[in-house]
Amino acid sequence: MIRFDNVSKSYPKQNRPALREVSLEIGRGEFVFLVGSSGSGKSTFLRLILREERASHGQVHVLGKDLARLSNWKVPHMRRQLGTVFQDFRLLANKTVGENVAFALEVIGKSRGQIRKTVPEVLDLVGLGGKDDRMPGELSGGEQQRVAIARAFANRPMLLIADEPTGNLDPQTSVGIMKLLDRINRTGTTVVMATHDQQIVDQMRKRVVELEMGRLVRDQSRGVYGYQH
Ligand SMILES: Nc1ncnc2c1ncn2[C@@H]1O[C@H](COP(=O)(O)OP(=O)(O)OP(=O)(O)O)[C@@H](O)[C@H]1O
Repeated sequence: MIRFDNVSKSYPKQNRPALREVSLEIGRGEFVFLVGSSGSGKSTFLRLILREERASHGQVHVLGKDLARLSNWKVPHMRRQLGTVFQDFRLLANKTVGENVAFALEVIGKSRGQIRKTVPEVLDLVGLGGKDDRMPGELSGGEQQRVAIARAFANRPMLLIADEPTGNLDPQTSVGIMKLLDRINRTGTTVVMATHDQQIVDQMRKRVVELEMGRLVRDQSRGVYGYQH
């Protein structure tokens, strides 16, 4: 699903690389927490998977493709097979909940019929059945994140990338979001999630990959958060 072979990433004008010689493999259906202190390289790792950035050295394979060899025009097609969720939800504020989910399906060319069927299904799945016509601004943070997850999952992606999805939520709401991501993972979707949330990582006991100053320093199955920040 994902393979990093000796991957380094340096940004221009930075005196140390954001990632250094990182190698790891993430298989189909895994749930992986990416942890590490601020600036350790977690977002860079995720941006390389999404091909928002390219590796400076080494190879990144996602869904069987060597991303360095993937031509630019094929990147949108690759990204359609991934779902993304962020700390700040990134919903379209002037569209309803239903329209937010529908929009994600429109841009990938789904038919109106498919969209009409899928939107209520995924909103039900995330526990927001019947809220199609609400505006994002009328919802709580946890509900907005559920909409973002519905949107990311609408296309049943093989891989879901989440960058601190509970970063703006209180602990109880975060637990609900994690249950949802766990459920999505159980449908077969691989989940890779960067987080600072010790409680969640310790509770869920999934694979934990830790970065420190750009290096992979720990890769533990059924792991714990394990470092002080
Ligand atoms: N676009 C960029 N240009 C230059 N330097 C960058 C860029 N993005 C990240 N960096 C640098 O790369 C290093 C790793 O940053 P990254 O955002 O990947 O860390 P992080 O672990 O996600 O941090 P956080 O937990 O705060 O989100 C940092 O030193 C950061 O300053």
